Amino acid sequence: MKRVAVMGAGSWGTAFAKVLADSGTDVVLWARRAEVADEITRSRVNPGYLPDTVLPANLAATHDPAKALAGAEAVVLGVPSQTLRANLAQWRSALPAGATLVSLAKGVELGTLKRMSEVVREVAGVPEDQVAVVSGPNLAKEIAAEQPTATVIACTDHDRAVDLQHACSNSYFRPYTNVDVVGCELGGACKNVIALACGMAAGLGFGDNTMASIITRGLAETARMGAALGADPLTFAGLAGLGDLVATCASPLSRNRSFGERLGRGDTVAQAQEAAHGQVAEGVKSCSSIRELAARIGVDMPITDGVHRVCHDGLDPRALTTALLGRERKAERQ
Ligand SMILES: NC(=O)c1ccc[n+]([C@@H]2O[C@H](COP(=O)([O-])OP(=O)(O)OC[C@H]3O[C@@H](n4cnc5c(N)ncnc54)[C@H](O)[C@@H]3O)[C@@H](O)[C@H]2O)c1
Ligand SMILES: O=P(O)(O)OC[C@H](O)CO
Repeated sequence: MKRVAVMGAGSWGTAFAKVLADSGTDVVLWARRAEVADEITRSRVNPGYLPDTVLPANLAATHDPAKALAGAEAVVLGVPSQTLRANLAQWRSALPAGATLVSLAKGVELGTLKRMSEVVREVAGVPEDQVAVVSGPNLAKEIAAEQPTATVIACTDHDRAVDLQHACSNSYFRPYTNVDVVGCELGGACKNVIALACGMAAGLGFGDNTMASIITRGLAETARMGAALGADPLTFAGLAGLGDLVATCASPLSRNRSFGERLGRGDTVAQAQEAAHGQVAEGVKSCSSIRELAARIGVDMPITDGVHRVCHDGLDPRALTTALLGRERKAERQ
């Protein structure tokens, strides 16, 4: 792969564009705001998202989607999950035929309850095997600082995943391939919700036992949903499952965990949103779509349900703790 377009110059879009460029792949990064593209072109820095990172010379920036997409062998979608459909619809006519469409977004669409790869297929009108997802323990700031990191590239077409793997492998970034798109996407979407719960627990002053309990039971409910939707159970023990869950639940860099921590300390959702300065904590919306999906397929997801009640029904995080611990007693693997 010689040329890739990255659509979205936020934290992860910019960091992933750098990963590609550092792997020897020429990249054109599309920024929604013209001034961001101009600033990257002028100073090689994206100051609003990654102020300490100098971007490589084989990474160009533009505000013009057609310029970014022309001749791209892969199109990487680095926009929030709830805007992906609208963004992609605007770019559809300029997508190069046959290009691999790659989702970086971690979420489940509100209303349709679709995974991101399903949204991409539907909007772009491409077959399943033309869509890939990247998911793993991938905090953008750490990767931009070239800290060693692994990830998963999932695609039902193994050869396509391998092509993309080659395009983004370098001395600090190691992607593995996987054909289980469903499992990788669910791992990425659900961990944001579980990280909100861990953040709430931290904000309430709870320690490592509580964190480990939430992480492990969070993984259990994620895997239950995966089993019902045909995912490979082993995916949840991998980078896109446990790996991402641990990184997100433990890191102060995670927007989801930080958001939850504010709620645990007593902030309202509006106050926590204001403190996020426009950056996405995807779990705040995805907790509702994942909860609805769980209800539709008859899967019990008590932590997700509780996070939804805190974020959208005004439940006090302290009352969530009482509700979770007061549930009917059961076997661990029930
Ligand atoms: N930041 C990370 O560390 C990280 C890592 C892995 C995955 N992700 C996932 O990648 C996706 C993007 O996250 P991010 O961190 O880059 O987000 P971000 O908020 O930093 O950037 C989002 C980008 O999308 C653009 N955009 C285009 N249309 C938009 C619209 N209508 N509304 C809002 N923004 C719009 C914004 O201008 C911005 O450049 C999310 O699904 C996130 O879960 C993020
Ligand atoms: O900052 P968050 O909470 O969106 O998490 C970022 C990444 O998804 C971690 O893999």
